[in-house]
Amino acid sequence: MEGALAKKPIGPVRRDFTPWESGNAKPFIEFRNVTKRFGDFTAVDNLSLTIYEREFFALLGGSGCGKTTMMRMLGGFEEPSAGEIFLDGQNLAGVPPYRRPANMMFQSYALFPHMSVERNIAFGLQQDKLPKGEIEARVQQMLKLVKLEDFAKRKPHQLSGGQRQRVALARSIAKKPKVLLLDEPLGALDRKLREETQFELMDLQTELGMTFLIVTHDQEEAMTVADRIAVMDRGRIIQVATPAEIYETPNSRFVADFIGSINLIEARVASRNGTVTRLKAPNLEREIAVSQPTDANVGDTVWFAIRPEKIRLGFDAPQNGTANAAEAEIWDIGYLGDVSIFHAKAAEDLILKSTVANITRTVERPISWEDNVWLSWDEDAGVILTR
Ligand SMILES: Nc1ncnc2c1ncn2[C@@H]1O[C@H](COP(=O)(O)OP(=O)(O)OP(=O)(O)O)[C@@H](O)[C@H]1O
Repeated sequence: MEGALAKKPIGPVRRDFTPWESGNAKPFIEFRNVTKRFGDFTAVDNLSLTIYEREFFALLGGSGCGKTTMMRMLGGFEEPSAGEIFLDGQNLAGVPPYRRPANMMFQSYALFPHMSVERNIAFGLQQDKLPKGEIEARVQQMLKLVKLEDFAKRKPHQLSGGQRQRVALARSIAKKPKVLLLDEPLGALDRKLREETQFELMDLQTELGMTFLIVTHDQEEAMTVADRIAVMDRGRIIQVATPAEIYETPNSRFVADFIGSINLIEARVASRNGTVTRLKAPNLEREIAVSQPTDANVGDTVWFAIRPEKIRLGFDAPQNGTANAAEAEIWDIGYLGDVSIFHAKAAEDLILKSTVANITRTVERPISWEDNVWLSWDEDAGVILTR
């Protein structure tokens, strides 16, 4: 096992990691038409999903969308009402949690308060009756992995929240399960520690070569740690894709709106010619040109979605050649330090958000309230959504 823990160059390894694109990669975890009902309430609705070995996969969605239920079914704490779940080729139906090659780290950590850090980590290994020497070696290895060697003798109440979280993590990977299930694992940490720990989790996952499934309602967290994200809504998966695909090419208004900030403009298809689709928004003077073919027909209602950082803002009319531009009046400004968010009124009932990076400390003539400005964006800056 020592070999598997050797430090690998993380970046390049992950960049090449795209088994979902390969037609012949073997699925590792598979949900096949899984439904879960509680009484007459459907928490998970006929859902199918494939996760690959060594993948860091995130289930992302608002409260009550069914993500924890998905994870609990995989862990064996709930049985599906219909459908099947496979793990490493094995149908999990009827297999109790302790016999599944998956371990769950719970939101509350559930550490034993009266036991020291090292005994907490050793607990599951003792239950499995591993030889004493092996348990000791494994505990030392885990303490080192989560950087808690100096805290081995402490009790949980003598630790910070972040340290407790690392003990729980060490305990859940000590048995070297094939899959680690993480239910909002960083929920109790403050923002800064949370961000640091996200990177630690990623390093750990690469080092261990395990498959991680994380449940979170925090989109930034999912974007940071995951190879792929499933965005869920009311028991269904709306989109499964890499963080960049989810962000740049959301498949619906729901996903576009759920991840990050977005401008959504309702429009009709005015013309299409294979490579460029032109849209007419009722309250915008100029048509919007989008370098994206669409299934929608001329006259259909669609939505043009564009991220605020892709809309340029300036006093001068854009140079010839910029297809998309609109005059607007500054309505509101939010100064966040690193960026400023401008709300610009481009038409009656149409306020567009534009995020501008504050790359210098002082600006000769800052854009201010009620200023008349030009908004502009490239043809490939936004996407057309049909649902
Ligand atoms: N044991 C249960 N009995 C009845 N309803 C349940 C049970 N467990 C979950 N539910 C319901 O199923 C739905 C999905 O629950 P789930 O815990 O999967 O949501 P979630 O997406 O993880 O939300 P959160 O982020 O709030 O934890 C919720 O409406 C919840 O009330």
